Amino acid sequence: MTQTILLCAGGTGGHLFPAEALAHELKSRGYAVHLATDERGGRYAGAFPADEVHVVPSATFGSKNPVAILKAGLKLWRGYRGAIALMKRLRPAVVIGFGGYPTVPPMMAAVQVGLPTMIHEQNAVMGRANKFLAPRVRAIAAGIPQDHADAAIKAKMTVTGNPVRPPVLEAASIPYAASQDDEPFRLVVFGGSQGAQFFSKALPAAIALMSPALRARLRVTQQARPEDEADVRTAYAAAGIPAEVSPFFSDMAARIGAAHLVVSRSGASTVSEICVIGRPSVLVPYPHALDHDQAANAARLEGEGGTVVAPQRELPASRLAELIRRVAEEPTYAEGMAKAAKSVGIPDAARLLADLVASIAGPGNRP
Ligand SMILES: CC(=O)N[C@H]1[C@@H](OP(=O)(O)OP(=O)(O)OC[C@H]2O[C@@H](n3ccc(=O)[nH]c3=O)[C@H](O)[C@@H]2O)O[C@H](CO)[C@@H](O)[C@@H]1O
Repeated sequence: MTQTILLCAGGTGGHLFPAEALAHELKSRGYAVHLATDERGGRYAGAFPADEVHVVPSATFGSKNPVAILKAGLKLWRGYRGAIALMKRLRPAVVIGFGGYPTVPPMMAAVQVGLPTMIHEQNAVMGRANKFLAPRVRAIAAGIPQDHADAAIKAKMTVTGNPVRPPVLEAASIPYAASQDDEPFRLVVFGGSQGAQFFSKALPAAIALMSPALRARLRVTQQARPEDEADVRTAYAAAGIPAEVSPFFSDMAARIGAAHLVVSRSGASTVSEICVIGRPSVLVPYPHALDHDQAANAARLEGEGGTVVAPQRELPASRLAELIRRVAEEPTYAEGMAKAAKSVGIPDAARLLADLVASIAGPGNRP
């Protein structure tokens, strides 16, 4: 009988996309793959190769209002009860959580029913949901070494890297070639899966400070939040710079592959993709993240000389303009960054994670 693996991931692309990459690998090994996600997760699950998608209600205690807390508690309880029934019906060989509060009800249900469980943490600093689940699950996989984790947590941890989706591996096969002299310079700007408001003003302001010669070379892809999209498009049109602007690009891996420079946030998947593909970058960590210190995600890449990490509060337009100019006008510098990034990438993370899943599923239960 075909074994079923249940992947639990919700919320943002940062949790869903590594699960999607693992799903492709598991499917190719003959497993049935199901996805448990929340209502929001559906937004990013369009290309998810799941045999079935199960929506499990979840909530966080974000408000101090007693009515809101009661509502959140009831929703969590409903999600948990539904997930218990789902686990009993599906009897998955392994249940894997990818972090974020939507994974708590299904993962707790899997623990309660006594199923083999594991979590994957994408970030250098573990998020709250995974911290809560870590002592309860059988195994922990890490996208980035967790230097600050407790010894008990480290004892059951394997560093697999962050699985990247097939289009990322395709883009990784294209070698980096720096833009020379007066050739076009392709700049890709994005802010994680949800977009970052900061870049909507920062990029046009930086570009206004550049020399006419450099501006004439620029070809821009920029993700902008829906409320900023029109302004960003207008700014580029006024500057006479060819730019594609959208709230979300579904072909982002190919765009990173074609980029001479990436300017982005340093969410875990973003950093992993930049490394696997091997492109120069300027990373601006999200300053208000509750769970993740995004700067920590980029620390190893920065240490190898593969990126410049620029905290948002220390990034006036003049500095951003200079960081972009250097990559555009110094091809040897750009090529060194691309090479250093590639040296940090883990292209076979999906395979390593699937090996771990298979070892937990047990020898008697192979598909
Ligand atoms: C604000 C916040 O809490 N962010 C967290 C969230 O980030 P977030 O959801 O932004 O996730 P990541 O930066 O890890 O990944 C973004 C993903 O979206 C893709 N992409 C982006 C733009 C676009 O137009 N098209 C597209 O496909 C990228 O290629 C990448 O695969 O989860 C990450 C992984 O746990 C964490 O590291 C981040 O700290």
